[in-house]
Amino acid sequence: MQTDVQTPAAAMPAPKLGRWANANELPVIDFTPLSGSNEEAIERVAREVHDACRDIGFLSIVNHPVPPAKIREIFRQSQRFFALPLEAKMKAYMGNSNLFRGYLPMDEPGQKKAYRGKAIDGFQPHLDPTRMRARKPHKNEAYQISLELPDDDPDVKAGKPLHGSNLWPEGLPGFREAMLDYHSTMTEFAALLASVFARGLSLPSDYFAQFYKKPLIQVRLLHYLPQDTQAALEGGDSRAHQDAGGFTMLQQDDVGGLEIKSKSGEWLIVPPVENSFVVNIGDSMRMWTNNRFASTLHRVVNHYGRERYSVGVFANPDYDTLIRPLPTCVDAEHPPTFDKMLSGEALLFLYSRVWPSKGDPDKVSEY
Ligand SMILES: O=C(O)CCC(=O)C(=O)O
Ligand SMILES: [Fe+2]
Repeated sequence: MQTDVQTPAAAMPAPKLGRWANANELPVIDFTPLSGSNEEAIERVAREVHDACRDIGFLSIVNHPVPPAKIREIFRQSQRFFALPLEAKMKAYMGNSNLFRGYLPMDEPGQKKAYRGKAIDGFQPHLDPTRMRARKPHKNEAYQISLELPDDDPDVKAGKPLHGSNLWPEGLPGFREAMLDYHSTMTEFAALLASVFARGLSLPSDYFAQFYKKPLIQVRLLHYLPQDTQAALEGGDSRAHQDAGGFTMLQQDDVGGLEIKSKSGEWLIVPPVENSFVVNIGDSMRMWTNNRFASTLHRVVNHYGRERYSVGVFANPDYDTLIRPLPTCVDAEHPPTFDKMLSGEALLFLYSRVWPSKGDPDKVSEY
């Protein structure tokens, strides 16, 4: 999700409405074999996931290990949070800290930017000024947490960017516990998915564990008001983006509205399936796989006349993860497409350009 307003690019074609994806356009993958010991069946799942990540960058997962009760509970907590008066939500305003956590109101102008971090060419290509459109009113609000760390954590003490504690709202008993519980459940699910990616990429199944020891995984609650078709289309389209980190695990409610850009250039609406997770690849994982996996452009268009809630979990690796093309993704036909990129710095580069923070607006870090 982006909140920035940049110079509009000249003469962009008018956005087009999406159409519902057919069953064969968005793979639905059954994770049942992963709770058993049939190696062949597990390998088959890993292969299906690999092919979906390569061909589309999006897939749906059914029969995963996250209990439906936890999914119901996170939606319940999300509704409680967004129902608070604006003033109460603003107490946890993201711009009150420099950790990119907390509340983002609707139509956040996001003026206070402190450009930090560092990324390499090709990371987050939709941020390129020549491709940006003016941001239109988007009528969504968000609240996010990341890894909760105490003040005496060594990285927090050392002032390491993005490390610290979350901004919690007041007057919502049980909210903090439920958010942290979902964060930890999803951290486990992320580890399972990472092992499936590793297998599919012909790496040892625990390959990614070394990069997910203190991962900056985010849980983001999102709330979208319905808009009339034209406003919803323009607002959603102006925020089309590719996710930045490793991979995303999304719950959307039954309203619909998530749309992905197909290779043929059409916008496909991802059908909501109760309890399934929509999983998609972020730019860091695309680069890690030397561009084998796709980080697909997506947007949300809510013109369905109902409020929409979704919960995204962004599985970012440890800050210090040095992303280099994976050995199994490089060969004579696929030479390395880049040298290296530090995960935490790259995320900081993005966040500090699209989200508000308390930092000095002119500060540019030197790494
Ligand atoms: O709300 C959704 O379905 C998608 C949100 C999203 O793409 C994001 O926050 O990165
Ligand atoms: Fe996204």
